[in-house]
Amino acid sequence: MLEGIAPLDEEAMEAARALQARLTKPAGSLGQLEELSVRLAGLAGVCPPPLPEPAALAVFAGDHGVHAQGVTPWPQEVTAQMVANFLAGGAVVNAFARQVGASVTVVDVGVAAPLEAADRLVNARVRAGTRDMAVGPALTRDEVTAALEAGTRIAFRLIDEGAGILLTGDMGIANTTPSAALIAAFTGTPASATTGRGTGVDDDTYVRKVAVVESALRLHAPDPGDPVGVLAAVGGLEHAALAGYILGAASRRVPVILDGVIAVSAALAAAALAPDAVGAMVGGHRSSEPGATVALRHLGLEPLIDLGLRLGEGSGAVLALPIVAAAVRVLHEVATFDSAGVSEK
Ligand SMILES: Cc1cc2ncn([C@H]3O[C@H](COP(=O)(O)O)[C@@H](O)[C@H]3O)c2cc1C
Ligand SMILES: O=C(O)c1cccnc1
Repeated sequence: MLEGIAPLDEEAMEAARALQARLTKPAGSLGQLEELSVRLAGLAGVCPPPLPEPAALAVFAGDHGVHAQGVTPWPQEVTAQMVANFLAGGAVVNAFARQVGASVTVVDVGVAAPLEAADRLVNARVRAGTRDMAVGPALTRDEVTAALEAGTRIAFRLIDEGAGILLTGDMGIANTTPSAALIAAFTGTPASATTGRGTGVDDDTYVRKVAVVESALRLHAPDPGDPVGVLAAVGGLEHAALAGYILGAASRRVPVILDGVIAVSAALAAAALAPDAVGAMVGGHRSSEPGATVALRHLGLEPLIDLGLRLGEGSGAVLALPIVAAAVRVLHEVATFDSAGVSEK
């Protein structure tokens, strides 16, 4: 599964840096986009790298036993109801995806309620939701492996169908709680700094949520050197599948735009399994969930946009897509000082 996950190609990056320096603009004037274009050249092993199109987004859906601890005001059945909404094209991520021409595939990796079969719904259910991490491990190691493999399989399928870039999406009521636990476990940050208000919990629920994350970390003492063990103790099925999806993209050397706190917590697991996978990751946006910033910093990723979003579904990743495409298009289309006859300073 990890075949092909290797460092960025230095020669292609050097070529991209040299090309950036010859384009008709002051050096460095495209800020973060220049470094991004260099990284994408390194990932593709060629300068310029291919335009990142078409774009394919997968929404991984799963439920959470820790819902029983009262960490979110929303009933669990909203996960399945939102899956139906994604399939009908009525969710925010569908509107955003239409805006940029990205496809949306929905993957049931662990929804608790029954779902009706539908086009663009992939049934990869490992189990009907996780166990309650406040009481015991959320998953077995075998269940984590099955979800990782499901995520990788989806990435390979989308790439085989022609996708030039993948985007992460998630749906799972209560999933900001395991996200906070994963970020704390992988970065060694206290739960109070990685836990946020998710869908917008009130003060009492927030205090309880932090306590639930803290006590789960005490109970399991997850070892960040054992990423499968961390996912089993305090993760979710969509987190494991997202980690596998990211690794799948990295192994095919296709960029993957990360969405919010759920995606970046899964990205920490992917990076712990294969550190070079970070080369394929693009930080789409800075979620207002505090754990997202902790995770992005740990991964060394600077997010492209910061709009105060805290939705998930892949919404922030989709909004970042045109910026990623523009960064690459510059290398394809902008004239050089020589070719355009523009004087240098
Ligand atoms: C209607 C609705 C649509 C959503 N779309 C994404 N989420 C987001 O919110 C949930 C996580 O927040 P918490 O941990 O506080 O439950 C996830 O399902 C996430 O994808 C939604 C949540 C709701 C309610
Ligand atoms: O950062 C996210 O993606 C997020 C934040 C709150 C709720 N759901 C998702």
